[in-house]
Amino acid sequence: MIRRMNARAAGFDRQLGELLDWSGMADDRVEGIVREILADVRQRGDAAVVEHTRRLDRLEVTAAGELELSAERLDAALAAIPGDVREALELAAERLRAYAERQKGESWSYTEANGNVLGQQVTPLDRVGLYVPGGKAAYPSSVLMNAIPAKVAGVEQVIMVVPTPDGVQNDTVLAAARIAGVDRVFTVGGAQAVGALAYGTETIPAVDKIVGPGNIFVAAAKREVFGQVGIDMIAGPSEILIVCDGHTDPDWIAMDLFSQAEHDEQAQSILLAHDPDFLDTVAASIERLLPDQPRAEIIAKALETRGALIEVADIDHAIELVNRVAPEHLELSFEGAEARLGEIRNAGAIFVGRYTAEALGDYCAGPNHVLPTSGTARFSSPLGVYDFQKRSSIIHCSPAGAAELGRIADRLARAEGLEAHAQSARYRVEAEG
Ligand SMILES: NC(=O)c1ccc[n+]([C@@H]2O[C@H](COP(=O)([O-])OP(=O)(O)OC[C@H]3O[C@@H](n4cnc5c(N)ncnc54)[C@H](O)[C@@H]3O)[C@@H](O)[C@H]2O)c1
Ligand SMILES: N[C@H](CO)Cc1c[nH]c[nH+]1
Ligand SMILES: [Zn+2]
Repeated sequence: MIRRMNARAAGFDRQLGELLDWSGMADDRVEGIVREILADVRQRGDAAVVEHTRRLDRLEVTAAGELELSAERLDAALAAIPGDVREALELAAERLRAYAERQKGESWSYTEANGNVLGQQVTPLDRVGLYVPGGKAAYPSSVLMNAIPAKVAGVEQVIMVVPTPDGVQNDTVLAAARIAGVDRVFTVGGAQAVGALAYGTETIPAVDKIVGPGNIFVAAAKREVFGQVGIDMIAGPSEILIVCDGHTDPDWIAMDLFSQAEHDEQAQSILLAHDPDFLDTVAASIERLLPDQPRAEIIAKALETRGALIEVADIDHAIELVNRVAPEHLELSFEGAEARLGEIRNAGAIFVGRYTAEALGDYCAGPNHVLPTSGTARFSSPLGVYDFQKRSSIIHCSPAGAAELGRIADRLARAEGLEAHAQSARYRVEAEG
């Protein structure tokens, strides 16, 4: 049921284009719904948030204050989850923090001979909104992945929103929020949550940037409020692309393909290998292992609609395709993979060697699992501490340095016909004599 393709066959480029095409972006209907909710939240604040939450998540609240969870509630969640899960969350958080610490950008400056000081000052964002999906599944790991880099960057207030349909709260998500140091949590989701974070209401504070994945309503709302606030990215369905030399256990490869396919019917799992017999063996592993998977239906649908086992000429050919696809996750499951790393230009995260299962990166390796999807790894990067920091330029002129720059600026300003600029610069030149 997973399609077979040959990258040397006529028409492959067109087939590949069709395979990669993802047109799941919000349509006019979704955009209309989202715009109405956002406008309502902007105009009526808390009242609108409460109304939409009652309507869409069937939550029995009468005032926005009831949407906030107390610190005691987060502590109780942490105490309620099984000890081994708590330990795993804490270990993962520690590893994410250690990695994030290395990403931290620092301020810098240098002094010129004329005494001018030039530099860049790095500051954390003041307040960030973290969207945690809660409609169909809960992702405590995503809470850690989004909140930890924000805290490492020095963001003072991380405000988390999470829908709790029918009032059902997920203790593991709340425990992860507690471990990651989230400051405030509101049980609100969808476009109304994004609107509240973007515009602010009487109860929910406006933030500087909204991060975190969500469904089509959340993605459309984030796109709509961009400009009013920053956003991280618009994430599409999960993707994995594996390059294998035919010597990795085919069951391992099949399960790695499943690991992303189980996220979503729209997820994309692709294997590239030069040996057609190996592709047959992996296809057989897929057939055998799939029925026992709890999410078999989702996996089957994803593999059928967007999955592929592709025969390539050799590793060089595979690497050329990798750079065209620009996958979210790339597994290099072949001998000598490390030596080829420099040739990979486009990929969100690269998992090197047969033992490096992508799933390890989803939970605990250290790097972030929020990654560019749908080919956007050509121009964007994993979520990181840098997404929660901004830079200000520093220019501090000495009298002599101002005179030197003033002469250059005077000429350029007059060439642009901007006399006030020119005069402003000349004042400093004249003051120096
Ligand atoms: N890329 C990643 O790292 C990553 C991680 C976790 C989850 N995800 C993705 O996030 C998504 C989560 O989606 P979800 O639905 O489970 O949760 P969600 O929290 O994103 O969406 C639930 C909210 O959608 C709104 N909504 C639902 N139907 C609506 C309607 N008809 N009109 C207006 N609003 C409506 C409601 O307000 C509800 O609170 C999935 O697609 C999942 O694959 C991605
Ligand atoms: N693979 C997902 C991002 O593409 C992240 C995730 C969360 N939980 C498991 N996996
Ligand atoms: Zn995953």
